Amino acid sequence: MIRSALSYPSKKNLVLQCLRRMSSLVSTSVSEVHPGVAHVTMHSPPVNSLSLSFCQELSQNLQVIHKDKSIDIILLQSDIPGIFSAGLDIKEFTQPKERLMEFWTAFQQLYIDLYGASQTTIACMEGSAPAAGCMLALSCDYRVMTSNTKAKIGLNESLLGIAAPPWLAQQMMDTVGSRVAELSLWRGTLYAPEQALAIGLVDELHENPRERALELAVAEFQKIPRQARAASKTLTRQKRLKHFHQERQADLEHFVNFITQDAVQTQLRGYLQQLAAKKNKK
Ligand SMILES: CC/C=C\C/C=C\C/C=C\CC/C=C/CC(=O)SCCNC(=O)CCNC(=O)[C@H](O)C(C)(C)COP(=O)(O)OP(=O)(O)OC[C@H]1O[C@@H](n2cnc3c(N)ncnc32)[C@H](O)[C@@H]1OP(=O)(O)O
Repeated sequence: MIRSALSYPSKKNLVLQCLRRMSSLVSTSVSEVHPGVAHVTMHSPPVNSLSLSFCQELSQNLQVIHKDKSIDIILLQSDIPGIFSAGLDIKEFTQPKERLMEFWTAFQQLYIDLYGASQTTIACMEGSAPAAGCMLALSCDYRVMTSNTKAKIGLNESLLGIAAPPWLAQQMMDTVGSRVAELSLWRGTLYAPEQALAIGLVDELHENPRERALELAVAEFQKIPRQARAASKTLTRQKRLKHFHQERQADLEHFVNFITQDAVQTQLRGYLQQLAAKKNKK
């Protein structure tokens, strides 16, 4: 089943590349909604959790867009009501070591492809974005979140018995400041939209984030010369990305060593049971 309404008028090469990918991949779609502005839409029910294949697919689509010089703004969104992304697929954490390594490598690559995108990126969050869902948003240049109070955003890893990787913790510190990040990391705080706005975790609330993001893209961001936007991103992100590349292998080893500990595995299984029990109660 292909979800995509793929339309790239006058961009035949990109269409072909995307279609080739889309024939075997089903969780994201790409469409140009305005000249120069592309939607990347996540659709991996029930909650857009980032499995190995989903991370790889999202990365591949971003890489295709990166090569298309006619696209200068990416709007990242979900078409699952109430959900932006539930973060990493927790079931991946219980897989054998080789798969864990492949999984984490794909997640690292997704961070590189989104945080390192030369295009201007806007996260349109119509629903919750815990943990790595929050990472997707933090990797964008601008975050518009729904004002619906049911939605939550933050790094809740500590509640699963794990911790965010250092580079994700760093993104949080860069965005909300060290002290607020420190408190929210060990408490695993998930913020309601008004709270997220108050600490600077998101930039705007809107009842229709997609509409607002497109308006921002066209009426504001595209007025700033593209090369100036890209160069400004380089100024603020290059150092972090360079460090990340240097530490990438160590980060992978650290993840595998951490996640395969018996105590961590027990905790994660318990967390999955809690999620299932919550669902059964509904
Ligand atoms: C010095 C440093 C030291 C150590 C660090 C070293 C290395 C780093 C080590 C580890 C880092 C690991 C990083 C992790 C980042 C992550 O992203 S962890 C994932 C965290 N995510 C969550 O906690 C979200 C959990 N989900 C929810 O809260 C809710 O599901 C949500 C609000 C998203 C939606 O709620 P609702 O609409 O009510 O849906 P349900 O809860 O009913 O869920 C529907 C089904 O989806 C399943 N599900 C939900 N989330 C996940 C998930 N993240 N992964 C897999 N599956 C998920 C849920 O179980 C239901 O499944 P079912 O239909 O019952 O089969």
